[in-house]
Amino acid sequence: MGKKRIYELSKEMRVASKKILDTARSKGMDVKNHMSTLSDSDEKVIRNIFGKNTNHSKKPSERHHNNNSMNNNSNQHQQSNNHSNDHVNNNHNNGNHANNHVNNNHSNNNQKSNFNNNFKQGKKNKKKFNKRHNRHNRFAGMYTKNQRIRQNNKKNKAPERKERPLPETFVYNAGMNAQEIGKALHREPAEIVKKLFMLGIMVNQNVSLDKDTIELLAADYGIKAEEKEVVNVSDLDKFFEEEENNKEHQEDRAPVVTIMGHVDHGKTTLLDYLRNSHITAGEAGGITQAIGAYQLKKDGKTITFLDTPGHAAFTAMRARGADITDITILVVAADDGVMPQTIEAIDHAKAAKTPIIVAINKIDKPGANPNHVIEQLTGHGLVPEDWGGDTIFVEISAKMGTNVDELIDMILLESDVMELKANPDQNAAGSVIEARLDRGRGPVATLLVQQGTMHVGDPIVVGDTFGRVRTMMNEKGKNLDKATPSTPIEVTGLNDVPEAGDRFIVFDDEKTARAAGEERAKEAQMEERKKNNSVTLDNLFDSIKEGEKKEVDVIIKADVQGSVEALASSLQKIDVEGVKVNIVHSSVGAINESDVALAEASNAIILGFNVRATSQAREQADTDKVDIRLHQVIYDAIDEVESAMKGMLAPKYKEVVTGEVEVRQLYKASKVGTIAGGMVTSGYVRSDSKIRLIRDNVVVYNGELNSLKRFKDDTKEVKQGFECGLTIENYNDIKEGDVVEAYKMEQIPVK
Ligand SMILES: Nc1nc2c(ncn2[C@@H]2O[C@H](COP(=O)(O)OP(=O)(O)OP(=O)(O)O)[C@@H](O)[C@H]2O)c(=O)[nH]1
Repeated sequence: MGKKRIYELSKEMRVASKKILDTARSKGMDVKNHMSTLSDSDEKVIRNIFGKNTNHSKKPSERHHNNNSMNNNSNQHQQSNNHSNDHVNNNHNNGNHANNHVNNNHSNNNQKSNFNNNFKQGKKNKKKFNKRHNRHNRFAGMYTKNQRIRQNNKKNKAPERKERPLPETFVYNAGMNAQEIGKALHREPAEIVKKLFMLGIMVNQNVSLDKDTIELLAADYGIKAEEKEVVNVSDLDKFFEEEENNKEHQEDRAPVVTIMGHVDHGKTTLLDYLRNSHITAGEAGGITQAIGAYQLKKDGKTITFLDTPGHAAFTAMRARGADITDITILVVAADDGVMPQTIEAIDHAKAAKTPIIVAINKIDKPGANPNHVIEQLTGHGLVPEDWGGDTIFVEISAKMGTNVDELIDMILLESDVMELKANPDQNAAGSVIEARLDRGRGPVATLLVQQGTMHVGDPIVVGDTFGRVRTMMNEKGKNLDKATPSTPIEVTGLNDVPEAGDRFIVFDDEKTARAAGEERAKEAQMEERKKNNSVTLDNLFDSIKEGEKKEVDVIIKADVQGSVEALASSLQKIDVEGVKVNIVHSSVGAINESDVALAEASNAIILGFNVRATSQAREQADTDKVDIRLHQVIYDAIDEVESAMKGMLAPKYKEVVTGEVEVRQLYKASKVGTIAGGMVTSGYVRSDSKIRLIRDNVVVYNGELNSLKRFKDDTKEVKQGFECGLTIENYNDIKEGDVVEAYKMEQIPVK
């Protein structure tokens, strides 16, 4: 008899493990927990104490019968009789099935009731006592007669192998096969297969099993089954959302503020003033790093400013899923008023649904007219409280610092109202503000922690890259060992350079982070290949049909304000099956990168009226698959959108000449008409080519080929330098010296 573990003894003796454990300890035995083994002598001591010392030296099979006999001695006797009866029946009555059947039934009934009695009475005992024996008894109820006999024979012959106990809970993955399950349950795969067979499931060891089957199997073993949670580690958004939606331990966090506005209205001046005027004592003198973000403190409260990213960058980040800005400061120069980029900024902020605080700047200038700015902005939905609205306006001079403190107060006020909170007690999650490759330090990324606390050494996945945070510093170049929500930090330790707007998340272990990062890189590559799911006028109807779109988002750019308004109002009148046009942004001027970025972020179509797209915008639209439509007639533009909404947009084609054939000889055939023999002098001609017949530079016929041959055989294509024979569909009047120009119709890719 090998050494017994405490919990085995506990099961056998029906005494709590803890009791045994305590007793064992009190007797000075060297035991740690219920898994600890007892020496034979210790076991004896324990058995004596708990008064059951009879069983331990017997063989399992004997114990099994003995156990039964404790419940019912005569049953045990009866049972062995039945066993021998079975043998007899099995061995000598083979030729007489009916008889056998009767006999079987008889003894079976007998035996069944005995077994059932035993089973019921001894059930508790047995279950706790030893699963192996339990199994044999359970066979009695489950197996057919013959199977049972075989089983019993086997039992008699083969000495039992020592089996490790079943786990209390079987944690499984759907799709495991018998072999894997066997391993997990410490059982032979053959046993699993057999058990499944008994449950009516015929499989070999390598067949994947579904959840239900596995659970059934576990239930049959009498153990709990728990499906292992399969986590798609590469689904960063899911992790991010989980982390972000974690509402436990919410603590106040600093607002994240972006400054936007027209060129030269003073964004940089304001940022610089803020940065320089609010350096706290002790930090002064530190070299300020250009890390794309910084924090300032006032009255114990912190604000995080993102370096003004430009509207396109702001929206590009949003397009990548990073809504990191809480509040937008709209800077408008009091001497210049609302300008195109002011409106653009308003639209970008509105699309991002961030509250806007207006900073009317340069009030120190002689030509400053803040009231005029207010009036103009009112036309764009930004109405100050004095005028009945709810937008905060602050008149400042970024250059002089006038009212900048008041602006800060307003930001803090607004953020108080917003009740910005995050949970610092979790793995960090956030977004990339900017990233670059540093010659000495490798990939360097400025991250904004949005949830949790980041630590040096944390395994991290950032966009499609991963790594371990090697160094972490703030904008003052100070090394940090942890960073809480709303803190911008510069980190190193990534294996590659992520993109601005990418999300990051800290994982518990580096292995998972690596797996997630690598998986994401792979997915990103595949995504890049099939990236073609943005809304275009051509797929608009499909999206509407599939119920994806209830609004068609449009950006309008036109040469004059009058056209912008005319187009906008006409488009807004279109209503196709309850789907309406939503103007995301409209302004005068060429289509620029910012428009494309906004279109991408809002999944909008850009309509240009009498304007062009800048070459950068065209390139970006190509990459981002943004649909730009240019028109010279307003009616065409409206018609096109309406047709697209109705799903009537006919694809556009253009002709592409593929080659020319010079006709050198003619044959007349009564059945096929005129056969032209000639030479392909350029490009190629195909049997399905469309053709123009050209005589003395004049097109005499436009149609299709009827046949194309090389020597006597039909061919699909003949290339330059080869001779061919051809006939033209419905046309026989071909002359020597004619040129057959072959062309194809190519669908114009959407621009
Ligand atoms: N008088 C006066 N000049 C200002 C003020 N704010 C900014 N300026 C000046 O306006 C000019 C443009 O300011 P910037 O801060 O560079 O403007 P910006 O909006 O950052 O411009 P871009 O970076 O080109 O988009 C500079 O010459 C500033 O000195 C102000 O409050 N008063």
